[in-house]
Amino acid sequence: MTSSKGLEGVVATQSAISSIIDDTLTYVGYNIDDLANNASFEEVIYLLWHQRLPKANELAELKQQLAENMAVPQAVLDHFKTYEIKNVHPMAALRTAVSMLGLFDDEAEEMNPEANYRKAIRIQAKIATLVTAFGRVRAGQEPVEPKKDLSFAANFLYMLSGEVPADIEEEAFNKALVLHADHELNASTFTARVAVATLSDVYSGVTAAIGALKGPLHGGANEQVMKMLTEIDSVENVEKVITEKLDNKEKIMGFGHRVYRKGDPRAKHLRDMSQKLTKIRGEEKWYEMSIKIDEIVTGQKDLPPNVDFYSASVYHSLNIEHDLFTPIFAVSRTSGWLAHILEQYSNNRLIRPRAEYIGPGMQTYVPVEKR
Ligand SMILES: CC(=O)SCCNC(=O)CCNC(=O)[C@H](O)C(C)(C)COP(=O)(O)OP(=O)(O)OC[C@H]1O[C@@H](n2cnc3c(N)ncnc32)[C@H](O)[C@@H]1OP(=O)(O)O
Ligand SMILES: O=C([O-])CC(=O)C(=O)O
Repeated sequence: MTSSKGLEGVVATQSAISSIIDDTLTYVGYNIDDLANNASFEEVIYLLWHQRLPKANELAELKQQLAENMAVPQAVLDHFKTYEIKNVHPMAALRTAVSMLGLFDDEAEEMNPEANYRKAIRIQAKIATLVTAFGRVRAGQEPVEPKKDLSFAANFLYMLSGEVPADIEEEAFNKALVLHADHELNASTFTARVAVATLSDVYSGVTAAIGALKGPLHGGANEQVMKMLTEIDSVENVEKVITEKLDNKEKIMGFGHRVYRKGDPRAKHLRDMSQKLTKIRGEEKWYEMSIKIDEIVTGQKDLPPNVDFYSASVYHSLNIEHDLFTPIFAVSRTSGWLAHILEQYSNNRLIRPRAEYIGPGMQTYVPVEKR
């Protein structure tokens, strides 16, 4: 038996949800560029869950179902106030809160497709409320109730800040949600599929996936990008800092990808949004620094930016706190995780690969007093 480190190149399942072929990303056969330019996040949720775009009445129904399910049990909101340590990471809080939601769902253990679909709607709706409420509660503010007439993207920004966003802000955030929604068998989606392939419940799958997304080699990279930009602080400092990092063989967050070689097709949409939003804010430096870093890393290492790189300056320009960047990724990717969870259940087999053993050969047990 030989292993592939990090399972590189291993095809672990079949899926009809999204594909990456020759650096082109599609959701159910629709090019990501087409969706980023035209689709609402709600349409993408429907597309991922049903493998087709919704008709107008189906979209209206999904929007209504999401709006009706955004409220979160008070006990889950209250638990945000109980942490003893002050610097609880929002992804850790979210991981616990999603698990806790399952304790208030009468259907949590129901394993039929209809019940699982209903749970998918509840989780997708409530995860936006959880992230925004956590952001407010830790700042000593009350959560804001969603407005039923706003889109998912606008509602998120509204629930976070208490103000209905401008059209350009809603457009940028919707685009970010569309771009992050699914990505074939990335680490967190694989984690979700492994969890539910034991026939564990939907909440277990999403909770496990949040844990996997949290790390800086995956979704956690967007927060680290903003940390790097903040530390560099000016376009003049970029060359020195980045060259030093590369010379020291440090990883530059937001660059590189396991699957893409020529570049991540999602990055350009976020780059363009970063340019627009930083200009509107009068804070072009974040965009200009990002462009300069991109030139150096891509030029010197042939490592193009991934989806996490320009999303950092987009979210910063939307006045979002930096440690909420990864939870926002989770809000969007929940749609993909749920699509994969439903797909896994529909054609399930336990996921159980093998390990190539590299430890010592056969040994004889020695009693503790003789060791
Ligand atoms: C939504 C997402 O999850 S997108 C990815 C988000 N993560 C990041 O942006 C973190 C930074 N990037 C990385 O760590 C990697 O590129 C990953 C994790 C995305 C992909 O990792 P892998 O496919 O395992 O590549 P691996 O880490 O083995 O890197 C291969 C080589 O490229 C180098 N490399 C890869 N990414 C980077 C980077 N961001 N900066 C500098 N060098 C890099 C590695 O040091 C390694 O060099 P070596 O062969 O000389 O040792
Ligand atoms: O696919 C991956 O490995 C990581 C990624 O870009 C994503 O999850 O969006």
